[in-house]
Amino acid sequence: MRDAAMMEHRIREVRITPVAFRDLPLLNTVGVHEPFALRAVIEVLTDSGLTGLGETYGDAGHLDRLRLAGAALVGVDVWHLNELARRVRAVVAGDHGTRGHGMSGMVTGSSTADRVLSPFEVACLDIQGKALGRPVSDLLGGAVRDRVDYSAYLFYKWAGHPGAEPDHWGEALTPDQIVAQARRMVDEYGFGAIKLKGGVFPPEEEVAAIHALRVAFPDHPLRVDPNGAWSVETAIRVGRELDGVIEYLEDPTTGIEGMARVAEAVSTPLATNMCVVAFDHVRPAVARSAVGVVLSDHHFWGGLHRSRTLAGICDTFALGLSMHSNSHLGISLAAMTHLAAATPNLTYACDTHWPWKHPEDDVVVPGALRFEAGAVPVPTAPGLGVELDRDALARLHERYLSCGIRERDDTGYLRRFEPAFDPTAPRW
Ligand SMILES: O=C([O-])[C@@H](O)[C@@H](O)[C@H](O)[C@@H](O)C(=O)[O-]
Ligand SMILES: [Mg+2]
Repeated sequence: MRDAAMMEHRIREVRITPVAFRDLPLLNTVGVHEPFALRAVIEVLTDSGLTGLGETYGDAGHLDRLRLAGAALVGVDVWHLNELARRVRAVVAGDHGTRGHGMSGMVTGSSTADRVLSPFEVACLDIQGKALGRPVSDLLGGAVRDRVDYSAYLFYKWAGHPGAEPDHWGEALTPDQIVAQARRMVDEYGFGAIKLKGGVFPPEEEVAAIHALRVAFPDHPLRVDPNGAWSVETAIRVGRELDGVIEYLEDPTTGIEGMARVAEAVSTPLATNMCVVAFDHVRPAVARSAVGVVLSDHHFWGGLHRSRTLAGICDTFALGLSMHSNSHLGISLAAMTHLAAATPNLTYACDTHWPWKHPEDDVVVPGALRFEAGAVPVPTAPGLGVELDRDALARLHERYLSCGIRERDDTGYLRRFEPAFDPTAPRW
């Protein structure tokens, strides 16, 4: 072990495998989820025989950038994360990356270089941990908690994808159906906080759903996130109605200036994963007191170390810290869990899309990650603590090849059934 820890571990090869996994018709303000979600699985192999894993978006534009960056990383010692970042930045310099960022028009301002860097940094940390025989959380300063709380992430949804049988979650279009969805998610996973993805129906209907959740779950902290679908005036009106009912109001409107005007008028903290998504955004947001909580996400903040830098900035400016999620697989859940465990000021339950994923669809060997009482116990095995299931990887790659989806397009998918659908914000 001592030898492995002392050695250089130079990158010999980078493998990037796009995969597709089953997804449900979850509604959001720009459309509806397609039958398959895309991810890319990153394997970094060293000349010393170690392999590290990373996971990121699988959209075509992003895959092109990952491939360019991956080729440029051969020869880098996995301990030299600064050199890793320098090479990624050199490769994507000048690429503004608006195509293929995997977030369907909602988190468009994040840094292209940080999105590309993230899975390689995670894979190098996985290798570092394996070389040292220590979990990734130890490389981030050590776990301050041995389990990481996640929140129930509710979505309005159709009964099933059009033309298919209803899925196992069924329809959720009314307050009662949303409460039933929450009940089932809380019963099955034990979540202690609840988030409703809004921006789908007129705000009055979504407020009614929040009030119904409040009655059904009097002690669960609640959040609602319309992804910027409301005008400043609507956001102020709705925000005032929800003052005292929710723990934070996520992206009620778009832009730092709009959020600042809402923040002045409501007492509930405003949270964001839309107007502060890169380091450049922090200063203006703080100057305008636009947000009270930042949702970090290592997939677009540049990996685990840079997410901890963000955590330090939030601490300095007395901003709350939570965690954002897109549809993801087990490698990402492991990375999110190590990061959250080693981030003392991440005090809110983290978002995760995990319950929406088909239980058989993953690329990691089952068993290393589980939900207990709404939390994931932090893996203690070396590195991320998850192992690649090669058969599953091959299966989900085959599905990527056959599914025909190459870019996430929630709007285009919804327009197939509602041609007049217009996602332009503000919708209300
Ligand atoms: O998956 C979705 O539909 C979400 O709306 C996602 O795309 C958002 O990025 C995210 O969950 C959020 O908190 O804004
Ligand atoms: Mg959000």
